[in-house]
Amino acid sequence: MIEKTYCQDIKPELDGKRVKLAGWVYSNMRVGKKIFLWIRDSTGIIQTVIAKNVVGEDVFETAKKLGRESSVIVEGIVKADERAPGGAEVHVEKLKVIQAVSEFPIPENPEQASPELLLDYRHLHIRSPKVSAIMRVKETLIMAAREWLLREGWHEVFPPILVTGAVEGGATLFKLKYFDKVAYLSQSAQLYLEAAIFGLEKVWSLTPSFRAEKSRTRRHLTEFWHLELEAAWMDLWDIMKVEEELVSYMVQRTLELRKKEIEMFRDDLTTLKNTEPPFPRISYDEAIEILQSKGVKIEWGDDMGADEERVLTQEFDRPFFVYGYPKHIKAFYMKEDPNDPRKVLAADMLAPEGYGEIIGGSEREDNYDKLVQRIKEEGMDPKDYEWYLDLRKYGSVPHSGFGLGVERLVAWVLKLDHIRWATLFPRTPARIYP
Ligand SMILES: NC(=O)C[C@H]([NH3+])C(=O)NS(=O)(=O)OC[C@H]1O[C@@H](n2cnc3c(N)ncnc32)[C@H](O)[C@@H]1O
Ligand SMILES: [Mg+2]
Repeated sequence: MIEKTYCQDIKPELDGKRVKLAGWVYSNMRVGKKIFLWIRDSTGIIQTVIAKNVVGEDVFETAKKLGRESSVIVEGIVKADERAPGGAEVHVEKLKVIQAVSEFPIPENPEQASPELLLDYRHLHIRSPKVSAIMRVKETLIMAAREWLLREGWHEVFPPILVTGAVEGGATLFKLKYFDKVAYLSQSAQLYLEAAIFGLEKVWSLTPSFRAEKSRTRRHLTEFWHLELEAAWMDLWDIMKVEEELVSYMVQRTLELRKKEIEMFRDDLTTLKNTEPPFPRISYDEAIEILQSKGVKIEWGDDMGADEERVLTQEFDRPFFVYGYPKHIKAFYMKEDPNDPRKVLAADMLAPEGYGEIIGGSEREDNYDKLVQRIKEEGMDPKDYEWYLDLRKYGSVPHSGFGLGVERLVAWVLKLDHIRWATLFPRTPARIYP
């Protein structure tokens, strides 16, 4: 690799030092016999000054024509100058053009481009400082999760993505030909994590999950990153505590390490700073009452979609739980509430500011017969879940778990207007290219 200095390290203290920069042209402005060439690398942007009387006619003419995103290597002397970004600039003595670009397809201000154009050129747009900032926040949230999980004694496992059954309903399965059999892309690693708890007790995985969601909403992808935990001996209230401690750690740690990037997207950090346990907890019944009191047309037993959740989140200035959903709107594996057979021991975590559900979790049905009955009630064949049912035959234990949608969390933390901006190459019903 070439010996280079990164943009972030060009400081006034290096005044007079010879440095080499390697990066891409961010902007190119000529004033008389000088060119102000801003160069971008992965750490930031620095101003370089190319003077005709220093580099000569030919290099100056070449430099004049360099369009945005031309790849270059420059060598020169650092000059402290408070007018330059970062208080220093580089006066160029040598310019090597790796590849000159005349016309970069994305406008200098991407906000002027349509979302469709930015998505068509996603492979070029992801190099922009703003998209790079989103990816740094995302990686930091996951790094923080790993820190917490390691500290708290959770074991990472690596479940399959090629599976044979639905977890969250057959309507959103991606089916594929698996030699002479049928297989699906995993909707959730949950059932495999449930198998893993009999050895490791507290397990987690980070996998892509796939949903053939036809709904084109601001919070659905057809492929998303799914952080899932499962624990033996925990009930719903235990796992909700795990959720709020994990999410709080992730958010606070990311605020600590990526405040600059977060402030590129949101001015008000209040809800993030408020993200500390314990989170408020309301029942589904209370949620319905709140919505009805705000004029939302909803009855007990109805599911809450993005619109209803958006209204509900107006009541809170931090993430909060809704627990005790009606059984018929929830998944087959959820344990019935012993105090109310109409309900299940499930809880969603909703993010404030209109973002809604970021986590779905529940206590699992650990009784063999009841689980068989629930599978049948949902119109599925217990034979397809024989291995999963075995877990209720050989030392079954109370257990709970949840799944956090990583892009949903990123979208809330950065107040993105659509979940697609939270992933490197978004997959939606309308888009699978590039
Ligand atoms: N281990 C578990 O208990 C997880 C459980 N089997 C599960 O998949 N629950 S979930 O369907 O609510 O999805 C969990 C979360 O996964 C996210 N999710 C769920 N579906 C999507 C789509 N389509 N796009 C983006 N994000 C999605 C969202 O944050 C949900 O709260
Ligand atoms: Mg859910």
